[in-house]
Amino acid sequence: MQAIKTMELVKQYKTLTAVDRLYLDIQQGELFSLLGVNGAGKTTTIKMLSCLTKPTGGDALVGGYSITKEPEQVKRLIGVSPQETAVAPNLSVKENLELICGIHSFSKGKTEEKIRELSGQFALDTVLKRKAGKLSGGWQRRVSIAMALISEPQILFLDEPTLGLDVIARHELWETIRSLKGKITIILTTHYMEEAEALSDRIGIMKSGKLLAVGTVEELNALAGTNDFETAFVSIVKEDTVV
Ligand SMILES: Nc1ncnc2c1ncn2[C@@H]1O[C@H](COP(=O)(O)OP(=O)(O)OP(=O)(O)O)[C@@H](O)[C@H]1O
Repeated sequence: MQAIKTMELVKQYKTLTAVDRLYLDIQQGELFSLLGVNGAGKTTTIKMLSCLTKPTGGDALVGGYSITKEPEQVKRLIGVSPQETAVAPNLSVKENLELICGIHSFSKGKTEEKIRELSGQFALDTVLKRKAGKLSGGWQRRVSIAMALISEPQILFLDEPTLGLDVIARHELWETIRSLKGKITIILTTHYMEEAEALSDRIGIMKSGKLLAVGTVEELNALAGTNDFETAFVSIVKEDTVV
């Protein structure tokens, strides 16, 4: 079953077309990466799919609901860990998690249960009492993903989850993301080729708002006639082959 289907999705900012007639199909349970250089339109795509910004053309179905006509239903199905840090810096990690549970009107018991569950899943026990703003970028991101999962979304959006993290923190976060694979649909944006290669079931390569190619690493390598994904990415982006 399809988790996401976009139909000629467009976002125009005055004269700039940030997303240009995007057609995308993402299956339920898939980890799909949108890969592209800066300014390719990845964040804008995610913002439209998560109803944070309205498309200027086309539409998309998220969990079967239209982002233009049924945004409230869409918002109930999704979780978002945005590029800019989502944690409240002056609150402790536990307070951040409690805040989101409160937004969803969880009872005291359910809040405690949820925090226990997520602490186990994301190994947050040691940082629960610490101020979120004082944690490293990797830990803050881990907390942000845990917060996005509180509502038990069917679809999770991760916008540049490892941006600015050192290599160790990046690999640790990859493990966290891998542990979610298959359980929910994940749409991730990145400009790190190795990240897309390490995590994704399929990858969509974007440039200047357009989707140039979509497929598994093997399919994209075959398309570019190489065994090396970095070479394939560079070749597809340079040739501008829209498929
Ligand atoms: N609110 C806005 N107003 C005007 N232009 C915008 C706005 N948001 C994004 N853009 C432009 O749209 C284009 C796509 O931006 P977007 O952030 O979606 O790219 P991206 O692929 O996510 O890049 P990055 O990897 O740098 O985050 C860029 O040229 C950007 O400058």
